[in-house]
Amino acid sequence: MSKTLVLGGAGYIGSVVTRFLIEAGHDVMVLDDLSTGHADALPAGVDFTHADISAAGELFAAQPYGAVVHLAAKSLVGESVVHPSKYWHTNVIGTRALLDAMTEHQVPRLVFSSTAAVYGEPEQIPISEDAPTKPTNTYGATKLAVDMMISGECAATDLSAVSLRYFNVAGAAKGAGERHGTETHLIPLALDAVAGKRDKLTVYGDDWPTPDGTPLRDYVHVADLARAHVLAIGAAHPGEHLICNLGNGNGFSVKEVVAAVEQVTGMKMPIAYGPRRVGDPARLVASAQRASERLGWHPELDLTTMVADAWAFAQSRPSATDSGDTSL
Ligand SMILES: NC(=O)c1ccc[n+]([C@@H]2O[C@H](COP(=O)([O-])OP(=O)(O)OC[C@H]3O[C@@H](n4cnc5c(N)ncnc54)[C@H](O)[C@@H]3O)[C@@H](O)[C@H]2O)c1
Ligand SMILES: O=c1ccn([C@@H]2O[C@H](COP(=O)(O)OP(=O)(O)O[C@H]3O[C@H](CO)[C@@H](O)[C@H](O)[C@H]3O)[C@@H](O)[C@H]2O)c(=O)[nH]1
Repeated sequence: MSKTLVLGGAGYIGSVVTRFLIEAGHDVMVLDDLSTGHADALPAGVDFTHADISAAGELFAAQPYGAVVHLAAKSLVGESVVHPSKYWHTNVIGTRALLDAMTEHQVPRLVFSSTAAVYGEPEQIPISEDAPTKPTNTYGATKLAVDMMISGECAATDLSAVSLRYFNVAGAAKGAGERHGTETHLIPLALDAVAGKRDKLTVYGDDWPTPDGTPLRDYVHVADLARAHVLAIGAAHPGEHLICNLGNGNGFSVKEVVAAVEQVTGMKMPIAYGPRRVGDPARLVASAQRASERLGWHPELDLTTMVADAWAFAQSRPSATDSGDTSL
């Protein structure tokens, strides 16, 4: 049986995806440099290589691989604006080396973690995969560049590739959850604030052109997302690059997320209102129609479940986040 390589499998989403792949019967090898991931997030007993993505070719030379699930990336929007070189090197040059190694060793299938950040400020809601791609930061630009590289590779070879454009991923599943060293995401920061592990949650602006003045995002449960990866392996024809948005199709404002956190925890959130965060769009809501048609994927878990699962995971740890900079 050929193996499935999960790049970035020690990270938040990768550690959940790895568990779902193993349960679906895949023989998984995880490769991760642990730059933002955690060795103890890996499921017990999984094969693990501690290395940079550029080392994937050595694994392909050693035994046959049927698929690669590529989640390894630098993914902090603010940091990408301050340190663009790190993002182009890891996300684009690293993935170029991976694609070359896959072609050399004839690895036939790829699933890639793309992002809603490739769309920038959308002209229309919900956002379909055919919407204009105008990223507003280096992170989104590097992910779009990789999507374009993958399209070229599929056209030139028989590679079957699926790019999954995640919207806002949240929640925890199968004992794995969000533990970013530098945490910028709303739900874990809100959970730490409500639990008194941070003094407050700063809401980045309440003067947005939205119903309650705070930005709308499409939150998707990490378990629903992980299921999509299992479905995506083999969903594209040889030579096809299939691109699918993954979201619930519903927008929730920051204030609505705060209300959900207060409802789930039964505690009052200490809040301060700050200025808008640079590069934040007002609304990001997915059309996931293509994922439904091509992957047979339908998200099942709602915002309350995401918050409740993230809360249960956070309570199992000393802190949902560290005390690092949240504005990156
Ligand atoms: N979290 C979200 O809401 C979200 C939304 C859209 C897209 N994404 C994408 O999903 C993927 C996973 O995100 P996450 O939130 O789990 O992040 P994460 O930082 O927790 O996971 C990324 C993993 O990749 C590893 N890694 C990074 N650079 C590497 C390298 N050069 N070689 C080997 N391993 C490397 C890290 O150690 C980490 O384990 C990323 O590609 C990200 O861009 C995330
Ligand atoms: O302390 C905080 C943190 C966030 N927010 C707001 O909460 C919303 C969600 O922010 P966050 O959780 O940081 O996610 P996004 O900035 O929407 O970005 C995530 O979702 C995108 C897709 O929608 C992905 O491309 C990115 O990789 C991923 O980080 C935004 O309106 C932020 O302004 C606050 O008000 N205060």
